[in-house]
Parts: sequence; C-alpha cells; structure tokens
Amino acid sequence: MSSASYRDAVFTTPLDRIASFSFDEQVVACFPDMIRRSVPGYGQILGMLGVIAERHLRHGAHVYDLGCSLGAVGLALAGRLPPDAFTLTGVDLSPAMVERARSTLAEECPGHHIEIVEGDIRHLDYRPSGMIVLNFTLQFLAPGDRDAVIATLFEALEPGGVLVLSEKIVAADEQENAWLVERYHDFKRANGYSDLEISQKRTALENVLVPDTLDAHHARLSRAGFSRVTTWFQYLNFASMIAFKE
Ligand SMILES: Nc1ncnc2c1ncn2[C@@H]1O[C@H](C[S@+](CC[C@H]([NH3+])C(=O)[O-])CC(=O)[O-])[C@@H](O)[C@H]1O
Ligand SMILES: O=C(O)C(=O)Cc1ccccc1
Repeated sequence: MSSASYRDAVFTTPLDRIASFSFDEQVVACFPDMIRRSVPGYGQILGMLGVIAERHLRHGAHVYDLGCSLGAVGLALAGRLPPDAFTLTGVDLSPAMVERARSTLAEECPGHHIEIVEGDIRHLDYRPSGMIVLNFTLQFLAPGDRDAVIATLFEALEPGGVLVLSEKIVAADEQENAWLVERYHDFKRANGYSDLEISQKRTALENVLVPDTLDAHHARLSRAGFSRVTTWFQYLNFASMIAFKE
C-alpha cells in the first residue's frame, strides 16, 4: 500500500503528443496537490460541505459522494459529524482512485460508515438518500449523459434532500469568459504552475472536461424537478450550487 502524496509534475516536461487527461496512477499519486493548486476554493467548498450536512441531513441519512476520487468529501463530513449521523457511499470509476480512497478512509475515519464503490455514476442503482454530492464530477461526463444522471439523482433523493453540485463553469459572454480564464491561469501561475504545464494540461482536458454555463446547470436542475437552486459559491470559473428537493 503506497499512501505517499507527491507534488503535481504531470505536465512539467514538454510532451510530443499530449494524451487525453485520465485519472491514472500518475495522477492519483499527486492528486491532493493537483486539486488544491488547480481548483480555486476547493478547500473552502469541502469545509462548507460539512456545515451543509450538519444543517440539512436527517440523523442517520445516507449520503452519496459521486466521483469521490480519494474520498475528500467523506473525510470532510466525518471531520464534522459523529459516526451515527450518516452513512456514505463514495463512487469512482478509476480503480487507482478507489484503491487509495479505501485505505485513506479506513485509516482516517475508522468509526464512520463509509464505503467506496468502483463504478460508473451513470449506471448505479441508487438508494434513497438525504444528500448527494458531485464535487467537480459532472463536468467529466459526456454532455449528452448529464440530464439523465441529474434526473436519476432527483429520484433518489428523499423529500427535504439536497444535491450539491460543484463545477468548472464557462461564461456565456465571450469577454467575461476570457477574463475569467486569464485570471484562472494567473491563479495557477501563482500556485507554482509554469506556462508549459498550464497549456499542456489545457490541451489534455479538451473534450474531457467540458464545462457548462451556470444557467445551463440551473436549467437542468429545474428540469429534473428541483424546486429551488442556489449558487452558494463562485471563485473565478469554478462554482458550487445547492439544489433542494421539496
Ligand atoms: N462516470 C463516472 N463515474 C464515476 N466516477 C467518475 C466518472 N467520470 C469521472 N469520474 C471520477 O470523477 C472524479 C473527478 S475529480 C473529483 C474530486 C473529488 N470529488 C473531491 O472532492 O476531491 C475532479 C477533478 O479532478 O477536477 C475522478 O476521480 C474520476 O475518476
Ligand atoms: O487544472 C485544471 O485546468 C482544472 O480545470 C481543474 C482540474 C483539477 C484536477 C484534475 C483535472 C482538472
């Protein structure tokens, strides 16, 4: 079992051919560093998820963390809520992520009821739940698959349940979007990434991470049946929404 975590150097050297970004062993080994240096507000969003769970979760309710990567959402909830407050299923498609999430959670929160399942969130048999979190995951699904997943999650939520959706977003206005993307690249530079790393990763993410506008997210959530949707967080071109089921 290797639990060492490395600095993200995935795109540091010039690559002849830039392969599509994938959540493989190389990414898993540096993922905590990669996501903290690349997603504005990542730590703040995780902290707030615990607060949202405290406020909205019925005692003992079930939580899904979809696209759980290394289980950060489960860890955040376990850090704020006692073991009997909730059960949680983390789901991820990447075997390397799942293997490491399991060992981390077993070590960090042994008393909590958290299981990690290797699977595709598009084809899961969901059980009734009080809270479903997609923390930067929907953006990796083919755009044509997104409506059906959100509709399924609406059905899985109990009345009073909440869906938290964090996403990289695109602004509809071209000038606004250009400014946000430029400042996002400045944010990455300030976090130690070189121009080469920024540009090679951007190429690797083309057609892999396809962002929607905030309006498209709100419209999709409304179509699925959510009566109220609030964007509770935005930092540059990264946002988090909460959708309420009546
Ligand atoms: N169809 C799918 N089914 C299951 N998992 C998937 C699928 N597609 C992609 N994934 C998984 O979604 C995760 C997205 S990362 C989430 C961060 C985490 N939530 C965090 O709070 O640290 C976000 C990012 O890296 O920007 C990866 O682990 C993929 O394997
Ligand atoms: O780095 C980027 O450009 C992002 O959009 C965030 C990100 C973080 C981790 C994996 C993939 C994308």
